[in-house]
Amino acid sequence: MRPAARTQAAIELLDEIIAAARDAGPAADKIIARYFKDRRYAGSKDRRFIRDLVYRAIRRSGDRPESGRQALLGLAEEHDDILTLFDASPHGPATITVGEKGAEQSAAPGWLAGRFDPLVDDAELAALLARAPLDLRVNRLKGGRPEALAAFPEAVTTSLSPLGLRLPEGSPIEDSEAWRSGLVEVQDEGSQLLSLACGAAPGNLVVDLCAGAGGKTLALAAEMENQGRILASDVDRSRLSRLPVRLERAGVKIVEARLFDPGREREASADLVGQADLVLIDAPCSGTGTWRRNPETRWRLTPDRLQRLVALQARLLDLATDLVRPGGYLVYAVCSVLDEEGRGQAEAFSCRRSSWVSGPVPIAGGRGAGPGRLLTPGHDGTDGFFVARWQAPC
Ligand SMILES: C[S@@+](CC[C@H](N)C(=O)[O-])C[C@H]1O[C@@H](n2cnc3c(N)ncnc32)[C@H](O)[C@@H]1O
Repeated sequence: MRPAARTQAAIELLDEIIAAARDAGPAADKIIARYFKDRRYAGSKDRRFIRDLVYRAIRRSGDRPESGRQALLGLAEEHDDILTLFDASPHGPATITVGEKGAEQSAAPGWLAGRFDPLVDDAELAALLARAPLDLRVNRLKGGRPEALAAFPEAVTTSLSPLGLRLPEGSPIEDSEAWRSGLVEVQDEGSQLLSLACGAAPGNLVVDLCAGAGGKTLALAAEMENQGRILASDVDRSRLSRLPVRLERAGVKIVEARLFDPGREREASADLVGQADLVLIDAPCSGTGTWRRNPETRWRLTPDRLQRLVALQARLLDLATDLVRPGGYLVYAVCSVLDEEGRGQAEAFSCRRSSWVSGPVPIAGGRGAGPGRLLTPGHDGTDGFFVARWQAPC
């Protein structure tokens, strides 16, 4: 493909990604994969070039642009080599008309101004939009870091998680014997730290309330040395259905999956009231801490959606207090760097439940943020996470 045709392809893809963000459609990586599946004529260099252009344009615009052309034009205004490709050549984009303007450059949507945790400054916002590395967690049930390092000689060990390896973005992990045998799982170093901060021990009864496809569940089971019981619940059938195959690969035998009806979680967990040594709420959230992996999610979030998420998080916190045994622990986490989902949510909980003692979060990294800790890409090299831990009154 000629460079101008690649630019037009990037514009078309951006149009689809913008529409999907507005209408709750598929994620950008899925749209890109489908686009190339339907266009076999695009070679690997074309794909790399187009993909890179698309993601540069996405990262550059905090607010959702009106069109793919506007998004790319914004990038072109800063890069003459892209500007010259708006040349109206066959399959290329039309020339720029007088007064036509590119999208504004910004890190975050304008409406989020003032809503970040106070620790998130401009440097952190920039770090949230840098490219993320690929992190692996070594599964203690299958081996140690030395065996995993032997399988991935190009990897380096992570500095905060004792179980982590770091590889360049896009390394093909799922082709490796180490992944197929369950020795390693793909998991950001921040998620690894969060699982370790739960302090789960062999023999515990643990409720992983928002288990999804089980990323933290697997890490908790390894910490528990496959002894005890984990109840992994979620309201999303398709996410939860991905759990059994992951459990099998990781050699985990102590997990029971339970699908909740949204709004009827209390009935579905009645047998666990006052029983759990630990309840982990890896709560649904804005995902602002993972922008470096999914930068287009900035275009999906709305004030309404955020408000609903904050209310759901508070409801899940209150539900979880019923399940924890006297003296047991409640851990609340979000992959968000917004005050109202992290520090603010935890402070509100501490006020509502003053007999619950907020304790230090045993985590090798992050900075104190109210009753919890905040991990951020600039300070810690991880995705952004807030985590807090309370002990139930005896
Ligand atoms: C951040 S994700 C969890 C990720 C997962 N723990 C992991 O490590 O891969 C949040 C999850 O909360 C689930 N969720 C949303 N509402 C819920 C509810 N009312 N009860 C339980 N889970 C819920 C979502 O379906 C989603 O899977």
